[in-house]
Amino acid sequence: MNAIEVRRLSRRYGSGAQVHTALDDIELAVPEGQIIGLLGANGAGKTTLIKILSTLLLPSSGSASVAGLDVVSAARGVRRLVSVVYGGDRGFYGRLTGRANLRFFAMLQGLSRHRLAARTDAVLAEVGMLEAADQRVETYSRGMRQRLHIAVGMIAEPRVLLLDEPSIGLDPVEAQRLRDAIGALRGSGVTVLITTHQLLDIESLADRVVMLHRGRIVHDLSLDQFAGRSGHVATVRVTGRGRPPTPGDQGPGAPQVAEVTVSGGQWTADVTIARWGPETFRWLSGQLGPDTLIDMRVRSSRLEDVYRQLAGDLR
Ligand SMILES: Nc1ncnc2c1ncn2[C@@H]1O[C@H](COP(=O)(O)OP(=O)(O)OP(=O)(O)O)[C@@H](O)[C@H]1O
Repeated sequence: MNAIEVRRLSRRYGSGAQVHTALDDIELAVPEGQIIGLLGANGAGKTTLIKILSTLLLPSSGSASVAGLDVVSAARGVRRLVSVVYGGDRGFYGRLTGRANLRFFAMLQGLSRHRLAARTDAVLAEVGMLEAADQRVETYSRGMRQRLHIAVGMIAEPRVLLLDEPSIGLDPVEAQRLRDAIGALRGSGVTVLITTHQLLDIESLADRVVMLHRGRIVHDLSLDQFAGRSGHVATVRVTGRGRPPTPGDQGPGAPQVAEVTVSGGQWTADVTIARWGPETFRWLSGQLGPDTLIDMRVRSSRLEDVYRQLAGDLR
């Protein structure tokens, strides 16, 4: 049985001439234990899907189920299986400790004292918050609060964890700690659906990438397939003086000048490399003008390139 199953699901807002289709006939099956990254521009329908899966919003048509339970006819059962964590800080009592907040929200979820006692330290440790658990939440950084939110989401051992932009507003160090905390859940078998605009979240966490565009699923790929979509293995950023290369210029072995910017008497060209070979190096140093080169830096193809490319194709 799939952890999440969505069949011909649509959701419309408004009525009459004002109707807006936020989700349009989507199909999705997520096996147990998978971490799925949901990508898409603002307004693509990601939050709407999360709200339907967590029973906060009714579908307009079609169906969705969690571990075989329908989100409409078995909403109470679904609520016991699903936890949602939103990004951005809200909802904790600053003067209480992290542990006390966790206990409070766990009891609201109906956890027994016995189960709470058994779970608290384990879940705090899982998100890297055990040491800070007895400090007041008002002393926490945003990232620590966010990890405490994950602990609240996990304490009742949900089958499905829905994360809506969990790393929003976090600095890179905090965002990495949060990713570590989410990555640590992999062993628990929980199925995770994560919406994010941070491709690093996807790169380090997701098994599979689903891309929404105007309420429709336009790509559904494994992480490897997604990464492979760029069609190149690296980008070389070349800086030089003199005559800049022309976008579209191509060399043997298919290095290609993708973007060129000129400023202050210097130019910078991003050259995509489909595959490395001796001819690539010769072309890079020869064609671009060896006397005028100032700098050359290689970076591996990253998911942002792929996302920009796929999103660009949709415009
Ligand atoms: N309550 C509502 N009433 C009317 N329209 C809504 C409502 N909620 C969402 N929408 C519209 O539905 C579309 C999808 O919104 P949704 O919040 O699901 O997108 P999203 O992909 O989560 O975007 P973001 O990345 O900005 O969070 C948007 O065009 C939005 O304006």
